[in-house]
Amino acid sequence: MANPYRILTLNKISAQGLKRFPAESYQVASDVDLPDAILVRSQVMHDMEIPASVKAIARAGAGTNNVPVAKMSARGIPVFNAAGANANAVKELVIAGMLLSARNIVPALQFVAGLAGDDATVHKLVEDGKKHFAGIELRGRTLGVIGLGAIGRQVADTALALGMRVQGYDPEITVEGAWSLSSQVKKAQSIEELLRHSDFVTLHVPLLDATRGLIDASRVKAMKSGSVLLNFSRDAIVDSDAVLAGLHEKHLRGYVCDFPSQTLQGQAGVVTLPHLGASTEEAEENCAVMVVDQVRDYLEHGNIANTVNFPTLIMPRESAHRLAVANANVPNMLGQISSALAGAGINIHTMMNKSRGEMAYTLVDTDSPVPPQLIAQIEAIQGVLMVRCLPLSE
Ligand SMILES: NC(=O)c1ccc[n+]([C@@H]2O[C@H](COP(=O)([O-])OP(=O)(O)OC[C@H]3O[C@@H](n4cnc5c(N)ncnc54)[C@H](O)[C@@H]3O)[C@@H](O)[C@H]2O)c1
Ligand SMILES: O=C(O)CC[C@@H](O)C(=O)O
Repeated sequence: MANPYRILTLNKISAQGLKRFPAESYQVASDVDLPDAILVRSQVMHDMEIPASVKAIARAGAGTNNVPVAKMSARGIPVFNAAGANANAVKELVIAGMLLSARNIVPALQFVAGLAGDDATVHKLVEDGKKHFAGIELRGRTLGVIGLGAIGRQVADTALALGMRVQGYDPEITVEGAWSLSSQVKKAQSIEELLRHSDFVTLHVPLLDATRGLIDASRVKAMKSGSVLLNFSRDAIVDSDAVLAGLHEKHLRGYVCDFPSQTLQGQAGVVTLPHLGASTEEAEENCAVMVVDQVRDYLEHGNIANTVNFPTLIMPRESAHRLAVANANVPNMLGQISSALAGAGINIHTMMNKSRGEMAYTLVDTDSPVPPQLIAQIEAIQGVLMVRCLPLSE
């Protein structure tokens, strides 16, 4: 291909995913100039100069708080993610986190690592010392799940299978999410109600303005005495100082999280893991495969699935000539686009338009090629953010 698509990778992306970019039509590297798309995991992109050539950004994971989503929306650039592709990996680590805290496994391992002497001495030290690490069981305890998306629902299901009671809170649960949620999950009316009744509380919400500091000092106080908080979402969702105060006052039993910090380092009752939630072979591969397929379908055909800022829009190809237009969701945009096409004598074969919040997206298949001057004319319509011409390659 004369002009291969150029893909910039900002983190290590699973080779199983990257190999789905055909070598003859894609150039993929961590140092390509003028990329058409950027694939990223956790690298923070907020201060990065994102070249004008970029048409898509894809997060090979769930959270997109490291991507300047609002700025990309203003440029008509979709931000894809790998919805649900790492949920099982996170769920398994959350269950491990509950067990680590319930059974005092981390201090118990530290105790064993410090044992010295012959076997008889060690045996005596073990039998004398083990009372300090006696724990609790999960069965019969109540787990509160805040955020019932891909991860929260899986955690809820597994906790039920372990014999726990489960209550959940998610005022924005999707219809699909509600359908797939076990009827045994009790609906909490508020976060405070959930905190009051839960022995374990696990957070599975995205980091947004509305969720920053979601667990603050007053909510730590609202938690049941002796309970454990688990945070595998993002560090800024929890006020670490408030949690430490709760631990020092013995109001909380433990805090298990995936985000180490100076504040949490070495504190009793705290277990921190090095952002390991999605770090399994399976999850890394699932995420990479999902976003590579999504980016290819978008670059080649303009189809959009799983973004955080665009509507989902998939239109089967019915013509070799396709136009993709991202525009502000305001009146008369479709009218102006179709008038421009009609004015140039171009017949519309099929057309689909969808909106999501302030963003609208249109795919138009035409019966003849759209000349460059007409694309420039559509680009000049006020409110149009991005226009792409997507001829079907031979
Ligand atoms: N530790 C890790 O490695 C790791 C891995 C994957 C995801 N994550 C984090 O977990 C988050 C959730 O992932 P997911 O795949 O379940 O996402 P998801 O989009 O499927 O689910 C998020 C859920 O949170 C709900 N929500 C939003 N605001 C809320 C609020 N104020 N109160 C209650 N619920 C609210 C949404 O309605 C949605 O159902 C990600 O955004 C990411 O930050 C971390
Ligand atoms: O890429 C990772 O390892 C972390 C991904 C995780 O934080 C996510 O939001 O999916």
